[in-house]
Amino acid sequence: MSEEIGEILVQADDLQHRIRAMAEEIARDYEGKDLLLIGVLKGAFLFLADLMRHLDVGCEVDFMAVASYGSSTESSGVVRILKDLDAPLEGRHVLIVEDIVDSGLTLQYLMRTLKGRGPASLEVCALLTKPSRRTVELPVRYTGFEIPDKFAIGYGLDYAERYRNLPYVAALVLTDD
Ligand SMILES: O=P(O)(O)OC[C@H]1O[C@H](OP(=O)(O)OP(=O)(O)O)[C@H](O)[C@@H]1O
Ligand code: HPA
Ligand SMILES: [Mg+2]
Repeated sequence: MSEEIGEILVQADDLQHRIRAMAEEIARDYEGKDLLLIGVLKGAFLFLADLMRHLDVGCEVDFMAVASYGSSTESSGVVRILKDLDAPLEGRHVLIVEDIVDSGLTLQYLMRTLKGRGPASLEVCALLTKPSRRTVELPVRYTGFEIPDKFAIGYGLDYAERYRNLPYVAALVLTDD
């Protein structure tokens, strides 16, 4: 099997433009609130960094690492926590920051787990959404771009841990040799 970078799904400029607009909307909504951003590693690290840079409102950040894809383009269906949060969520206004909502299984797991910890509010901000692949419907308050049913790489998203460093989002092309 050989792999290559296929068509660009979201250009680097468009990513930055949209992320700035998302940050402005979030800042308006959370004015005067105790906002805690939760970055979902590894995929969300670039998006979170760019989003936070433009967020003109007091906030804190924490991280969780979860994985369910491994070296496949399909979810294993089993979401594992690799790193948990450092601090409790009780009474905090929590915003989960994700790179992509695909099947929705990761987010379902995170929402269930974090809701149980008593946050004052719990919302989701996802850079990408792939609605055609959704198996569980969940409310995503802030969404960057809707993408087609293609495995996306770049800007934090990986295939077998590679391609996270691309400044744009592209489709992965796998070919049988
Ligand atoms: O909606 P889903 O089908 O659950 O897919 C979305 C999740 O899958 C990816 O994580 P992955 O398990 O690849 O871990 P990674 O972020 O470390 O790459 C991605 O970063 C999301 O967290
Ligand atoms: O399209 C995708 N690309 C990379 N990682 C992912 N995790 C869920 N969907 C994807
Ligand atoms: Mg991955």
